[in-house]
Amino acid sequence: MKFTKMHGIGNDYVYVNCFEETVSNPSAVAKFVSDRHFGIGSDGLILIKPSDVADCEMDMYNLDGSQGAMCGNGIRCVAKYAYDYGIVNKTNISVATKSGIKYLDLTLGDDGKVSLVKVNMGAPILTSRQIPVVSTKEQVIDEPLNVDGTTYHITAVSMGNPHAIVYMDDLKDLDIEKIGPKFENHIAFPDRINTEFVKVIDRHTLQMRVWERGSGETLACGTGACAVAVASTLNGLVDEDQPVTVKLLGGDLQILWNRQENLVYMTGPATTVFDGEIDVSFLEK
Ligand SMILES: N[C@H](CCC[C@H](N)C(=O)O)C(=O)O
Repeated sequence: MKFTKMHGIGNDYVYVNCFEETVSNPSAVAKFVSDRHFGIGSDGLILIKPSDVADCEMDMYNLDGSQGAMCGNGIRCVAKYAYDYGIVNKTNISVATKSGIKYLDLTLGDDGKVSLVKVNMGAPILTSRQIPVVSTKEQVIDEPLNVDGTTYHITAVSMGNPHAIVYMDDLKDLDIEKIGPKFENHIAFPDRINTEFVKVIDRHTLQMRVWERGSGETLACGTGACAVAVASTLNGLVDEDQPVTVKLLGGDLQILWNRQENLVYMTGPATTVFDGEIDVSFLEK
């Protein structure tokens, strides 16, 4: 199987061009290629597929083989791959996902390849079916959640995939390896949850770490950064209708929630690391 290793500010995936390749058991392939010792090493697997409704389709799998509904860092890399490898020859493209069709604007670097991508991530979903939390423009009803004996106040926001946002005074001492799985597998989240731990730097800047459903701590989470910007607006912690810089371990993302449109825009880089080939025939169904 031919693949391309790419990342969005350190949130790295193995990408397969399914216009040319067939992957019969993506969940098993995701688990194998993601292993940083026995495989390639990544946060998961992303298949770039033909689509009848968009320029291509993104089919995303976490490191544990679970299928994700949307991936913000991943879709920027899908767009870069599609342009750089000739699947599209335009800089405004559409990508079908399990959370609907997304529209992207590509910026080219001096080498004529995609360097930066702006994604219309769609509208945030504020009524979580996992948690009876309804966030309205006037008020965010934080859900007190008992996790491992401690009560946390979370804000639930979905960007097509579920996120729980927790605000903290400092992230340095966060034992994310301990608390992350407790959130991920909490009884309140029947589909599990992505959890973002956020420190407010100022009214335009947030710092976050993330424990991703199905992948553990990643260096960045695009949908998570969007969910954090939305939650922080609703909680009155950042200025409304202003760009927010979300600082993640792997780099920064620019997020804008246009309240009139009720659309969230994410802008960030996409990077190709290397092309390769790996035998996965032993995993075929
Ligand atoms: N773990 C996520 C999918 C990947 C999201 C993240 N890598 C991003 O960039 O949005 C989930 O299961 O919902």
